[in-house]
Formats: sequence, structure tokens, C-alpha cells
Amino acid sequence: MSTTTFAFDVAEGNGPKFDIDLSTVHDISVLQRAIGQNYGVVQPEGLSFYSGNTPLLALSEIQASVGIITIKVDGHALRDVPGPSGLPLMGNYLEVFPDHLGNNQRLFDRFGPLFQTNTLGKIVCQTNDPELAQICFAESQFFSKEIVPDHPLYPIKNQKAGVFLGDTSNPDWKVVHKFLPPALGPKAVRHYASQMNRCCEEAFPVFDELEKRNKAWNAYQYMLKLSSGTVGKIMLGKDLQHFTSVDAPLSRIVLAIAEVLAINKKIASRGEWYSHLPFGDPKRLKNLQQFMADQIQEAINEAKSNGTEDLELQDAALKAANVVDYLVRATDGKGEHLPKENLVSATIVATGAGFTTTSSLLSWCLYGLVTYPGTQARILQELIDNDITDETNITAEQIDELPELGKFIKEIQRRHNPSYQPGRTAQLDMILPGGYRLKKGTVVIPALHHIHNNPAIWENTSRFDPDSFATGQRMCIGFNFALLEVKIFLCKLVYRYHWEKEGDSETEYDPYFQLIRPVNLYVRTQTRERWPSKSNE
Ligand code: HEM
Repeated sequence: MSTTTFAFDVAEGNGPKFDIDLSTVHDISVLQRAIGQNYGVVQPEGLSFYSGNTPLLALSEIQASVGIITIKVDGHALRDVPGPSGLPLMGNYLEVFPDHLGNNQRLFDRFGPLFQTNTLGKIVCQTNDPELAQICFAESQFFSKEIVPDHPLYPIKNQKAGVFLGDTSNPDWKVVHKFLPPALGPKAVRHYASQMNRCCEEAFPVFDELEKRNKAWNAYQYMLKLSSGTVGKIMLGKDLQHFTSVDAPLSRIVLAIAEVLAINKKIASRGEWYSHLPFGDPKRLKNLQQFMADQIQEAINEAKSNGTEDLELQDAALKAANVVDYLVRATDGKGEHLPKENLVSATIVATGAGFTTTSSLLSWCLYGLVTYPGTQARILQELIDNDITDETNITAEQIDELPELGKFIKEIQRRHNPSYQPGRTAQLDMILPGGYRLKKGTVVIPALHHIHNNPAIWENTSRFDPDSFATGQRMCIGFNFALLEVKIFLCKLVYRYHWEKEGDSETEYDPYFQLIRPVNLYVRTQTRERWPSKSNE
């Protein structure tokens, strides 16, 4: 038996060196896969072989070659994930916060599609490369959602919630993921459309009153009231009374969930040591979590029900009075319910995920209406052409017929996506495309904002262009819900009002919140008295 010696090309230090008997190998792809399997190469088809500097393109050339054969990955030597060097203890904290979006962009410009930072001991990698992001999101032997101490969600990790805050490998994820998605799937969500219409209409008197008082208002604060009020009704069957007057307070449960997200971001960005303090933010976080659980338990106890009989999982959402009623009564093929120990945590997650995201997206939509010229006119014309007014009970079928609106929302999500830091954890030592070496346990964050605004992908990243959007990958179970809600609201809000931005100051995002939300966007409405005619008239 004669063997050939291979060695990975390495940027610094020595790489793995090994012998292979090539007499039984009949194809170069078999060789690539065999090496890939042994060394955790995520995409072995990217392995290439060299004798000195001469590429060996065919298996016969490799077999005939004398001496050590060098291996590169996508043309690169193996390299550690680069990143800024940082200060003792602080690491790169001051280079990343508070303007993490701007600073991370600077780091992408400097280090390329994958870089690593250390903020007060928390080490994470970030990528703006869609291919790397896809590898991270794939839930494979390489990556999984595992909320380890370096993960941004670690301070609020909760295995019982199953979704969002739990590890994929934990059995609770499977259980909750069986029960929750049917309540948020396309069929169920269509069924919530009427209620979404009514929730928006209930807000009109408040927006009218603000206009009468000639007052500009904070877009996020009112969009938070609107979206959380909607989630309150559809999820919990509870009227949160957010539009009983112009100054109606936010319900305590909404305030608690919003504060938890703000504190989590603060704790997660300050390193593991900070989360162990027995006072201050970590203590407040624990108290708030208990308060949320008590409030949600109360809402569950009080939730109206359409009956007491069990409901078959797939149709349960159409028959239940609200999502909590659904979660209590839905049964799977074996007649089993969502276990009681998951109910409260899963409901908190669905409630929180249901409004924190859509309130930001709605606010950025208002930003788009008042910032990007022509958008209001385009959407309004489409509504007129489809006979939709602010009084129409808009159905999901009608929404499907509004491409201009759809493109507007997609482009808003590209330019101003509310999501921040969905992290995935390396399940083994691996070699990523591009030759990056990654250790098991490393957290990699597909940086959604930077992927969506990566100049290598988009021709003109800063231009708002609703005609250019191509859909990206999503892994959110509430997306049907969010899109339908935001679309129904926008139809009504654009038909009824002309929107203007107050003042010329630049709109800023909140660097201290878990999601990307505008903090200082003030808007005014002008109730429309005239509308354009139909395009074909
Ligand atoms: C603009 C609206 C929304 C955006 C941008 C958004 C974004 C996301 C993202 C990025 C994730 C993945 C998180 C991660 O990987 O760590 C996610 C997961 C999730 N989303 Fe959404 N979301 C939105 C609306 C909603 C709504 C309305 C609901 C519920 C009604 C919801 C429920 C969930 C749940 C339960 C998960 C966790 C799924 C799992 O862990 O398997 N989302 N969402």
C-alpha cells in the first residue's frame, strides 16, 4: 500500500497533516468528502489541492504528484476568525457599543464577512455573508440554536418556553414547536384578520384627537400600543385598553416584557460576570420574569373560551376563542395537550415575540412613509384600485392582491429590519467556507441588518427601492401573523391619513434595546379629504 501525504495550508502555525491511501479512491469528490468528514469541513467541495503552487485539478494529477500535497479551502489557507485586538477586561466593548450597527459595519469593512469580538468576556462571531448565515441557520451537525453563556439570549434562557428561549436539543422545543405553529400558520392567521381590522379601527379616534390637538407623536410608542393591543386580544383574549384615550397607559405586562428585553440586551452586552450580580439589573430581571409569569398565568385563568372540549391541533385555532384557549384545548394525534409546565413560558414568548417585533416593523413602516418619496402615493393608488378603504374589513385574500404594499414592506424589512442577533452555536470543531477555523461552542450571529445591506449583494444598499427586493430565508413561526397584521394596519392608516415627519432631525435607533426600534421618530397625520381616482378612469 502506498500513501500520499496531505497538509492543510495554514495562515499561521501548523495545520493538520495526514496520509491517505489513494489506490481505492476513484473520484476527486470522494477524496474531498473523506477529508471533509475527518476535519469538520462544512463544504468539502471547496477543498482544492496543490503541489507547491501548482493546482492539481484531477485525481490522476494528485495520484501522480510527488511530495506533500497542500490543501486550501475555497482558495484560502486555514485561518482563525479575525477581529479587533481589544483592551484588557473590556475587550472590544468600546469598539462595538453603543452604536453596534454602525460599528459592526465598520468591522465588516475592516475584517471581511466573518469577525469575532469580545465584549467584557463574551465572545461572539458575526457574519454578513448569506451563505455562512444559511449554514448557521440550517440546524445540522455543524450548528444548532444552543443558548450557551456567550449567546445573546443567555440571561433570559428558558427551556420550558421551548421556542425562542430554549435549545433545539431540549425536548421542550419539540413539544412546544408542535403546538404553537398551527396557531400562527397561514390558515389560522387568516382567521384573525377581522380582529386585526377592528384593533386598528379602535386606534383611529386617538390618532384623530392627536391631529385635532395639532400634536406630533412618537411613532414607536403608539405602534407599541397598537401591536401589543392586538396581541393582547388575539393571544390572550384580553383588552389592554390602549386606545381609550390619547394618554391611556401601556398595560403592565407590555411594559414588563419591553423592560426585560432592554435589561437582557444590557446584561448580555456586559459579559457573564455582570449577570451574577445579586442586585441591580440581574435582580430586576428576575423580579420582572416572575411578574410576567404571574400576569400571564392570570390572563390564562381569565381567558375567554368557546367551550371546554378538546380541539384537534390543525383546526383548533379556527375554533378557539384566542391563542391561549387554543393552547389549553388543542390535542395532538395521541390526544395529548401542551404540558402545563410549558404553557405559561410559551405564552409569554408568543406574546412578547408577537408585539416587540411588529411594533418596531410598524414604526419603520411609518418612517418609510414619511421619508421615502412617493411611497404613500403608490400604496394609496393600489388601495383605490382595489376598492379598499379605511372601513373595509380587509381579508387575507385582498391583502394577497396588493403587490405594491408587499414590496414596500419587504424593502422596509431589508433597510430597517427589527431583528437583532439570532445566534447559533458550533456543535463541533469545524472549517467554514473561506477556510475559517471555528471551535465547538463558538456562537455565530448572522447579522441580519448587515446581510440585508451588504454591498457585495445589493447594488445600492442605501437606496430605498421597493422594486429590487428578493426574499431571504426566515425562521420565524409568527411571520404570517406579523405580515398580515402590518399589511392590514398600513392599508387603513394610509387610506385614512397623509403622514408627515416632524422636524428634520435624523431618526436614530435605540442602541439599548434587544430589537432595532426608532427612538426619536415623531409623526403627524392629516386626515385625507380627497383621494385619487382609479388608475383606469
Ligand atoms: C416583524 C415581525 C417579526 C420579526 C422580524 C421576527 C423575527 C424573528 C426571528 C429573527 C426569529 C429567530 C430568532 C432566533 O433565531 O434567535 C424569530 C423566531 C420566532 N418568532 Fe418571530 N418575528 C416577527 C414576528 C413574530 C410574531 C408576530 C410572532 C408570534 C405571534 C413571532 C413568534 C416567534 C417565535 C415563537 C419564534 C421562535 C421559534 C423557535 O424558537 O423555534 N414572531 N422571529
